[in-house]
Amino acid sequence: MVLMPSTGGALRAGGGADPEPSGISPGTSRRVLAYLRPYTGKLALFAFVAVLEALIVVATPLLLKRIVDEGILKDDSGSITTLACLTAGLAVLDALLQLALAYISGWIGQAVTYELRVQALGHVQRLPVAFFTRTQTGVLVGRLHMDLIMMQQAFSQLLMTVTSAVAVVMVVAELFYLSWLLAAVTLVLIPLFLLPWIYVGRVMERYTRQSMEANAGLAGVLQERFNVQGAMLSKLFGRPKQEMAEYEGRLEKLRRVGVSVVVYSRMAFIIMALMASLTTALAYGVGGGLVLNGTFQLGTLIALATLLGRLFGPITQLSGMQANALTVLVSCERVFEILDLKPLIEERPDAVRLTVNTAPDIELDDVSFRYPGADEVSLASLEQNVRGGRERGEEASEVLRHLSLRAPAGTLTALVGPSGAGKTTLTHLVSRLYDPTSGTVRIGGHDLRDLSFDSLRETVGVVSQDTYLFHDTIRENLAYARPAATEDELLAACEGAQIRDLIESLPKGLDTVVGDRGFRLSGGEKQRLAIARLLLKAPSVVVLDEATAHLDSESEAAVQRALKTALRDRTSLVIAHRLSTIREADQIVVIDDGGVRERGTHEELLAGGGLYAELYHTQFAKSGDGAAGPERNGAGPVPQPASGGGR
Ligand SMILES: Nc1ncnc2c1ncn2[C@@H]1O[C@H](COP(=O)(O)OP(=O)(O)OP(=O)(O)O)[C@@H](O)[C@H]1O
Repeated sequence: MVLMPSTGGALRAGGGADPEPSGISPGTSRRVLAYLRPYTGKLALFAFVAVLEALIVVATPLLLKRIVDEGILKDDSGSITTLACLTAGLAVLDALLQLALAYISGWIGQAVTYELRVQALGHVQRLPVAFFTRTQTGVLVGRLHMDLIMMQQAFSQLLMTVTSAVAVVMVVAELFYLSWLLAAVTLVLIPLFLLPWIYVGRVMERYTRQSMEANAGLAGVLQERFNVQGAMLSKLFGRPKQEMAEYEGRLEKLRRVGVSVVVYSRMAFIIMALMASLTTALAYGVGGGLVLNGTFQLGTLIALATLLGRLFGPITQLSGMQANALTVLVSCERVFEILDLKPLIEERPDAVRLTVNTAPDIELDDVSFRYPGADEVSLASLEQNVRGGRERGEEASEVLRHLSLRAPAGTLTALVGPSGAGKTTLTHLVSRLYDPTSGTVRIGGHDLRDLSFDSLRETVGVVSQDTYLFHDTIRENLAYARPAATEDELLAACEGAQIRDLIESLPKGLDTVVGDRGFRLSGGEKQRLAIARLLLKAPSVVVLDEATAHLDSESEAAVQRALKTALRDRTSLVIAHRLSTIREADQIVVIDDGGVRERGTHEELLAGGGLYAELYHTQFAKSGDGAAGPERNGAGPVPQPASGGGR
C-alpha cells in the first residue's frame, strides 16, 4: 500500500494565499466533478485496480499463515516453497499495481489541471486591461500556477485515498475473520492512534500555512525588488542595507518555521511506526497466549501481526483525505473565481472584418467614458496589498464627457492638454482597450464594437510612452509584430526607424539580447525599436504617445526621423510632447477636463490666445526640441515634413 503524506490541509499556495480559508461556495464540488466526467472510464479502471491491489494486501498474510501452519509446522518443504513463491509473485504484482495506480491517478490529476490551466490562461488573456491595472501580478501568477500545482498533487493523493479506504475495509474484515477478539482490541486502539495524529496534523497545517505565507511574502518582495526598476530604486535611494535587513527578517521566519515543519512531519511517521510496533507487540502478547491455549494456530498469529502492520499506512492516508479534498476544492474555487470574471470587451459573434485599402478616418462621436470600478473588473483577493482596503461599489467619475473629434484619413492629429485631461484615455478607446460608456468610436465609418478583434489589431498600431520589450533578442522582439518577417524586412524596418546602424554595430546584431524590459538600450533606442516594430506591423492607423523623457539632440533627431517614416500615409493620433510634432500636425486638438477645448493648426491656435497658447508658452516653447519658438517661426533642429497631408 502506498503511503503518501497529506498536503496538509486546505492550504493556499504560492503568491495566492488568502488571509481566510472561508467556506467553499455552493456548487464548487459539482463544478469540480464536471471536470472529471470525461475520465469516467479511467476512474472505473482505477477503482478496479484499487480493489485488485487491496485483495493482494489481504491475501499475503493468509499465505504466510499457510506457510507456517501447513508448511513449517507440518514439515512440508514442498508447500513452503510453493507458497513462498506465490507470496513473492503477489508482492511483484502488488508493486506493479501500485505503479499503475500512481500512473492513473497522476494522469487524471494532470489532465484536470491541464484543462483548468488552458481555460484560465485563455480567459485571463481575454480580460480587459483594467483587470491587469488592478491586479497584483505575483498573486495572479501564484493563483494560476502554484495553486494548480497544489491542486494536482492533492487531487492525485485524494484518488490514492480511495485505495486506502478499500484496503482498510478489507484488512479489518480479515482481522475479524481471523480473530474477533484481537480485531476488537485493535479497533479500540485506532482512536488512540488517531488522537495524536489529529493533533500533529493541526500543528502541521498551521506551520505549513505559515511557511507558505512566508514564502509567498518573500516571493512577492523579491519580484518587486529584483526587477531592473526595483533594483534601481533601491540603489538610488541608498536602501540596500535596509532591504537586506528585511530579507533577513523574512528568511529567519522561514528558517524557524522550516525546522518545525521538518520535526512535525517526521513526528507523524514516528507515531505511525510506533503504533504499528505497539499493536504488533500487543498481538504477540495477547495472541501468544491464545496460541498456547489452542484458541488459534501460530500461523493465524503471524497473519494477524502482518495485517496489523498493514493497517496504519492506509489509515494515515485516510486521515489526510479531508485535507486533500479541501485543498482541491479551495484551489479550484479560486480558479473558478477568475473564470467567472466577465471580460468587459468581447468580440461580437457577427463581428465584421475591417478591410482598409487606404488609411481610414477616426471619429469619436459624443463619447463619454469612466474607468470601470474595482467590482466590475477585478477580485479583492487579487489586490491583497492594497492598503486602506479596496473601494467597493464606488462609481469612478467620468474622464471623458460628450467628446466629439474627427481625425481625417491620412492626417496627423496632435492631442495636447494639461496633465490628467484625458488624452491617454481617448487613445485607449481608439485601440479598443476600453469601450466608451456612451457614444461611438468609429474607424473608417465602422463602430469599433462591430469589428473583429483581428482586423482591429491589424489596422491600429500603438506606440506607448514606455516601450515594453521582452527579455529576448532584438530579432524576437521585432518579430512579435510579424512572426513571418524575413531578415530583409526586419532590417528595412530598422532602417526606417533609424536604428539599423546601431543594431549592425552591435557584435551580435539582431541577435543581441535587450535585457529585462529592454533595459540594456537607451530610451531613444527603445522607442526607435518600438517604431521599427510598428513599421513591421504596418497598420493604417497609428496611436502614439510621445515619450516625455528628454533625449539628447542626436537621439531626438533620430526618433523624429523614425516617426516621420512611421506616420507617412497613415492616420495618426499623437499625444504630442514635442514642438516638432505639433508643428507638423494637420490639426491640433486641445483636450481639457475630458472634452475638446480648442481645435486648429498651430498658427490658428496661437493666434487665438487660448489654452493652447498658454500650454505652448509653458510646455512646448521651453522643451528641449523647442529651439524654434513662435517668434522665430521657423524650423527647429528637427527636419520639417515635406507636406502636411501626405504623411
Ligand atoms: N486605469 C485607470 N483607472 C482609473 N482612472 C484612471 C485610469 N487611468 C487614468 N485614470 C484617470 O483618468 C484621468 C485622465 O487620465 P489620462 O491618463 O487620460 O490623462 P492624460 O491627459 O493622458 O494625462 P498625462 O498627460 O499626464 O498623461 C486622470 O484623472 C486619471 O487619474
